[in-house]
Amino acid sequence: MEMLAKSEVKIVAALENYVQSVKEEGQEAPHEVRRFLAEVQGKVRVSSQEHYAENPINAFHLVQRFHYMWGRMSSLIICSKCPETNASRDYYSTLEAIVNQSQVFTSKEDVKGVALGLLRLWVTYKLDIDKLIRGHILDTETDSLAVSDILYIAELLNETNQTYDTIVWLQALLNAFEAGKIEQADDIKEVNIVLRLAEAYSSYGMPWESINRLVEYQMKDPRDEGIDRNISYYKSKLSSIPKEHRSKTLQPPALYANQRRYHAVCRGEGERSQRILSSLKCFYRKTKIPIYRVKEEVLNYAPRLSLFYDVIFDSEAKFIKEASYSMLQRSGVIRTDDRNKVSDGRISETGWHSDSSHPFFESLGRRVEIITGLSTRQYPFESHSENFQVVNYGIGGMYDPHTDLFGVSLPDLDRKGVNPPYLQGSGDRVATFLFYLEDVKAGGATAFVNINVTVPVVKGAAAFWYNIRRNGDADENTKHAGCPVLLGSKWISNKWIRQHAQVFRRPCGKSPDAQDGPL
Ligand SMILES: O=C(O)CCC(=O)C(=O)O
Ligand SMILES: [Fe+2]
Repeated sequence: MEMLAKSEVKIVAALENYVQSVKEEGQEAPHEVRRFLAEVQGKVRVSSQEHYAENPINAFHLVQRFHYMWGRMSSLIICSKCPETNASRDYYSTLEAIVNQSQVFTSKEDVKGVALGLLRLWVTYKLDIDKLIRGHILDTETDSLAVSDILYIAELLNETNQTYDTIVWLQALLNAFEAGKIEQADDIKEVNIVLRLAEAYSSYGMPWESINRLVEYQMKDPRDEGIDRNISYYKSKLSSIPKEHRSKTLQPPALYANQRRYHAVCRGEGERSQRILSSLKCFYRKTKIPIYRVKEEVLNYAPRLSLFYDVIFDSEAKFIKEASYSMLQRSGVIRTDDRNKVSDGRISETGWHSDSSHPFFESLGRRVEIITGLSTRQYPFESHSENFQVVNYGIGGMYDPHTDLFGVSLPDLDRKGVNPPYLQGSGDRVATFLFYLEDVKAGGATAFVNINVTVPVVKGAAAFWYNIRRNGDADENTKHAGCPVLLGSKWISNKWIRQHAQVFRRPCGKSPDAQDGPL
């Protein structure tokens, strides 16, 4: 069943309230608004604020639909200036206020954002383009992309000079179009696609392929006279290319090695030596409480990286999500020159909870202490850990490779006001404890890119690692990423543990390479 996006839910609810209040005053809202509400009636409303689109195509369509809806709303507002309307000015100014208050403006940038998300998923997970455009993603099926969606994506690629990818998308569209495997649109004919493809081949430096495509099309539809003109145009382009330079073939763009590796680790294809793999273990780890042991799977030894299973109940994960919905905001990344900046390298929403905000968070902080043997106590100054961070990633949401350390002197950070008072003097983020609150259907792993380790998203489990080596150096091998979510919605919560208070709990090692063993 079709669903309404969270922002749609907000605006529809606001409009319904308004129509109701107008009715109570014995008046009627304008026809356009009533028709609009009738259209969305009967669609499922999601009650939560969660990113809930099921898959990238669904996400794309939702954002587009909302963008369209916003367009209609704004035209209603503009109509307050239309003399022929019989609704009162008052009505429209209220409508304008509703729209402004609900902050539901969905811009062209948002549409572009979901298209880029779809492309990110295509590249990272090497999705089969023919299946993708027809709505087959892994073993799931959804609507196919509309012809206009694919042309939009191809244009986006073209604008950013990604000509190889433009050709791949247009060719896939043409194939699906010819095979009748995609719903055809009245206003887009096969010839439009062929002409765009010819243009893309020519900018790639292969005008002979432009000619081939046009000739193929001409054989099917010899009546189209414009095609001849286009063929002559590309022939003249071809004549300017010396014969010895006509052997070019389509080559996927070479990715930087680190990007290739990031993608491979996200797909779970990071390679590790047998020596390392055979040293890994699962066991019950002793904790500070003699009768409580925790299931630990060591995923890597240097740096020590573990996954602890069954460390948070489903009901607790639900509690965290519910406590966070209303505070979720687009995540930032800390920059020393600026406080907290939204970045294209981190696409998710975040909320924060101090341990003292609720007895549950207090007890969860204690749980992290019991399992890790480190202190997470929070004080007005020099706290041992940060507030719990809760993050929700929607489809395509991700966090590019980074280390959790600040990488600058902390007094600098304090001076710039990035470190809140309760953390000043606390030291850097010696360790990260990261709970997975939900399973993800596909994608979304935490990828340790330098050591080729893929930490799967396992509901109820938590990943744990030290960001600083036992000799005090930053450990670059803890560089990690939140891989793009392919299907589902990813929820995590993490506790960053600060360095200074752990001086006796995790003392310096005897050698710079001293490893972290079991407690
Ligand atoms: O989403 C993930 O798996 C990793 C999150 C992360 O690295 C962070 O929040 O610092
Ligand atoms: Fe991180």
